[in-house]
Amino acid sequence: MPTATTASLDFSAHTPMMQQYLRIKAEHADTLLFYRMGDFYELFYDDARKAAELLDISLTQRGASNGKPIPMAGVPYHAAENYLARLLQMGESVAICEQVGDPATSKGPVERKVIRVLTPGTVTDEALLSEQRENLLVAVCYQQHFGVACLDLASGRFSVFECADETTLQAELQRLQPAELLHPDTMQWQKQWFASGCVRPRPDWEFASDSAEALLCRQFQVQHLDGFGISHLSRALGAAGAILNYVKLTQRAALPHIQSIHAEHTDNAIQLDAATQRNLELVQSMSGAPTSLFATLNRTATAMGGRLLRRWLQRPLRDAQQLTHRYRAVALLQSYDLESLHKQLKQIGDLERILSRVALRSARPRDLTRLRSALQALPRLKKELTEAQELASWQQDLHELPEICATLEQALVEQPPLLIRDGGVIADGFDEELDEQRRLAAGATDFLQQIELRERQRTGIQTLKVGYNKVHGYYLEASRAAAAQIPADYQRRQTLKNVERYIIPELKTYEDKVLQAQSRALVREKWLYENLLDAIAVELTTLQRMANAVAELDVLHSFAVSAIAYNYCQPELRQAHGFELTGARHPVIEVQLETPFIANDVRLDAEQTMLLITGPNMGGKSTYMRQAALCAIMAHCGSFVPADRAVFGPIDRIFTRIGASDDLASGRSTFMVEMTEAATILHNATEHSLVLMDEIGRGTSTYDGLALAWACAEALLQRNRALTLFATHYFELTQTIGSLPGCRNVHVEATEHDDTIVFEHRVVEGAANRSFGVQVAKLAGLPNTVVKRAQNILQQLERQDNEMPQTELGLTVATTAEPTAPAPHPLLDELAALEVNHLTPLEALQWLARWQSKLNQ
Ligand SMILES: Nc1ncnc2c1ncn2[C@@H]1O[C@H](COP(=O)(O)OP(=O)(O)OP(=O)(O)O)[C@@H](O)[C@H]1O
Repeated sequence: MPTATTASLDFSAHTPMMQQYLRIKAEHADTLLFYRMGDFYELFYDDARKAAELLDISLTQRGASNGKPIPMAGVPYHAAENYLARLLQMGESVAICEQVGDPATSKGPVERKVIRVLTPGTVTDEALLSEQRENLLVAVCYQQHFGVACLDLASGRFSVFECADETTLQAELQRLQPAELLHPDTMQWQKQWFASGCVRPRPDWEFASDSAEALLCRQFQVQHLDGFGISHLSRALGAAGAILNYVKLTQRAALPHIQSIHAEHTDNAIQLDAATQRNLELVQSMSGAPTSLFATLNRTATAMGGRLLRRWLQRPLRDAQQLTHRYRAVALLQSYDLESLHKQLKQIGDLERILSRVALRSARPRDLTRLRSALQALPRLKKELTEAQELASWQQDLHELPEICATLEQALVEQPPLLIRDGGVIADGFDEELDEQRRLAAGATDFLQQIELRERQRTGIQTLKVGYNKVHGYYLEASRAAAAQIPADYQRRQTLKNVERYIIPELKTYEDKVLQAQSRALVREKWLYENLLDAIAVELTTLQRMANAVAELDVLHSFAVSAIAYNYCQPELRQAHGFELTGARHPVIEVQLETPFIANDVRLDAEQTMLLITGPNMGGKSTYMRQAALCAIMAHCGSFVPADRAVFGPIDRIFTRIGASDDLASGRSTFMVEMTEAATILHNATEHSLVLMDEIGRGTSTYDGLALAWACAEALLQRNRALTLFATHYFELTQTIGSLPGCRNVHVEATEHDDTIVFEHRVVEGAANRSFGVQVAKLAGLPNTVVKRAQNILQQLERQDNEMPQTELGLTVATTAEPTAPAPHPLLDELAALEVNHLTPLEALQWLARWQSKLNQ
C-alpha cells in the first residue's frame, strides 16, 4: 500500500533496475514486495531477510548497487502460490509487481507495476483461501460507540453494526474471527478485544463518515444510503468507508460484486458472548477435534452451504416468522429423496466464490466450467423442489439463465487447463476467427502438403517429407542415401542416424506465419475469455441471488438429513416466558457414545427460573446444561433439535460460565477469568437470557468459593431473574438457594456398587447428598494409596464437620479453616526408623515391596 512519496528519495547512486525497485518499494514500505524477474519473484534487502526467515528459503546476494551487495531471496513464479499462502497465514501482506512492458522494446529495465496487493483479509484466490471458512476483513472505529464493518470479499457480503461496549465488541469479533482488522491510527487497540489475526492501523481520515457515505454511494451507484437502512449508523459507516478504501487500494480493480450493504441489528439475533461461543464449541472444539456442533450437524453438499451453516450457528435468529419458515422447509425436505438432492446441490458447487472471482476479473477457466455445470444442474434442482409453497421463497431465486449456460457450453472445452495464459480454453467452433488462426497455427493447411509434393517431384526423392520439432521448427527430411539428390538451396539443419533434415526459405517464412498465428490465436482467445466474463458479469446480481438461495437450501437440506439421521423434533416457538425440553439429548455427545444417551427433561418458566443441579463428578451436569443451550441455538437457526418435544419462548442472550482456563495471553489467572465471565453475566443477563453456571467459585478457597457461588446464584434468581441452570458441588446451596421461590433442586443420579460408582445420567428431583469425588478419582486411576488416604482424610473431615455448630440455614460455620493434622501412618514410623546407609539395594527394594503390599491390602 502506498506509504511514502518517492519524490523526496534519491536513488541515483543505484543501478537503473534497483532504482526502479526502490521507487516501487517506497510505495509499499509495510508490504513484502515480490518483484518479478523472469521466472522468479525476487525480494531484496530487508524483505529478502524477512522472507528468508519466514519461508525458510536461502538468502543470497545479487551483485552490488550503491557500492554494497544486495541481499536477495526468491521464489519460482510457478510455485509462488504456496509461498504466498504461507505468508498470508502468518499475517503478512505481499505486493505483486509484474513486468508490464515489452522487454524487446524497452530501453533500460522493463517497465514493472504492482498489479495487486495480497493481504490476509482481501485474498480471493481459490488456492489461498480455505473453502470451509469465510475470510473476513473487519474495520472498527470508536466514538462513544464502536462502529464495525465487515466484508467477505470472496462473496461480496458487506455488513455493518454498532455496539455500545467492549464486551459486545469482543463477542462480535469472536464470532467473526477476522483474517485482518483495521482500526484508526489514533485508536488504542486492546489486545483482549482481538489479537489472533492481523491487526492493522490505518489513517484516521479513512474512517471519516461523510467521505465514507460518498464512497459507498459511488460503489452502489445510488444518491443516498437510505434504502440500505444504515444512514443513522455514522460510526459504522466510517468503518465501512475504511474497508472500501482499503480494498480498492489492494485489489486495484472494480468491485462490482459488492452490490449492497446491510445493517446487522443486535436485537435480531440471540447474542452469544465470546466465552459462550468458545465454551459451547459451536464451530470449533476446544481440543481441535472435529467434535463441534458444526462438525456434527454439517451435511451440506457445497462449501458455500457449509460456510452459511457456520454463520447461522454463530448468529442464531430471534425472528419467529423467519424460523418457522425454515422449520416448514426442513419438514417438507424430509420427505424428499435427500441423496438425490445432495447430488444436485453438489453439482452447483461453490458458486458464491466463483462469482466474486468473475467480478474481480480473476476467474480461472475452471471457475467457468464449474459455473457451466452449476447452470446445467439448476433446472433439475428447480424441478426437484416442485412447486411447494414452503420452498417458494428460495425457488423463485433459482433463475435458469439458459443463454449464459448455452454460451458457456459452446465456448469452453470440456476440461480446460488451469490458466488462460497458454490458451486451449475456448472450444473449436465457437469463434470463426479463432478457428482460422488456430488452423494456421497448427499448420493444418494444405500448404505443407503442397510443398511436400512439389519438392518430391523436384528432387525425385519419393520418401521426402515435411516434419516439425520444437528446436528446429519445420524441416524437410530425406534419407541419407538420397543425399546426392538434395538441391543446392537446401540448408542442412540436423543429421540423424539414417536421415538428414533441411530447411528452405519458404518453410521458414511459413513457420513465422504459424508463430504469428499462434500468438494471434492466443490474443483472440484471451479477448474472447474477457468477453465471456463480461457476459456473466451482466447477470451478476441474479447469479448472486441464486447462489444465496442454493446455499440456504443446502443448509436446510443438511438440517433435514440430520433430523432424520438423529431423530430430531421440530421446535415450537411461543411468546410465553421460558422454555421446555422433553427427552432432550446432547447433539454432539449422543453421536459419539457407543452406549445409549440418557435423555432428560428441562423446564424453566416465569414461576421457576432456576434449576440448581447437584450430583457426582462425571454424573452429567455439564452435559445436561450444555444440551439445553445447544438445543436453543439449533432451534434458533431453523434446525430441528435432539428432543422429543421442544418449546421455546423468547431468548435474547445465552451466557455460559463453564470450565476454567488460564488466559495467559492477557495475563489473567483461572480465577480471574472465571470472575470476569461471571461479572459479564450478572451485569447483562435479563429475564429472557439463558444462563449456564457450572461450578462457579471452585477456583478459590472453599469458603470464598461458596460465598461467591451463593451470592451469584441469589443475584441471578432475584435480581436478573434469568433462566438459569446452576451446577454446583457446594451442597450447602441446595438448602440456601434451593429453597428460595423460583429455584428447584435437581440432581444427576449415581449409585454405588462394591465401592465403585455407577452413573445413571438421569436428572431427577431433589438435591444430591454426596459427591462421590473420591470414587471418581479412583476410576480415573489415582494410585490406590492416595485414594485410601483421601478416604481416610474425608472421614475425619466429615466427623469434624458433624461436630461443628450449624447455622439456621443448615450451613456449617467453621471454627477453624485448617483441618487438624492427621495421625501419622504406621508405615511412616517404619520409614523413619530405617537406617538407609546400612541397607543393600536389594534390602531397600524388599522394604518398598513390603510397604506397597501393606498399603494395597
Ligand atoms: N445423559 C447422558 N447419557 C449418557 N452419557 C452421559 C450423559 N451425560 C453425561 N454423560 C457422559 O458422562 C460424561 C461426563 O459428563 P459431564 O462432564 O457432564 O459430568 P459432570 O457432572 O459435569 O462432571 P464434573 O462435575 O466432573 O464436571 C460425558 O462426557 C458423557 O460421556
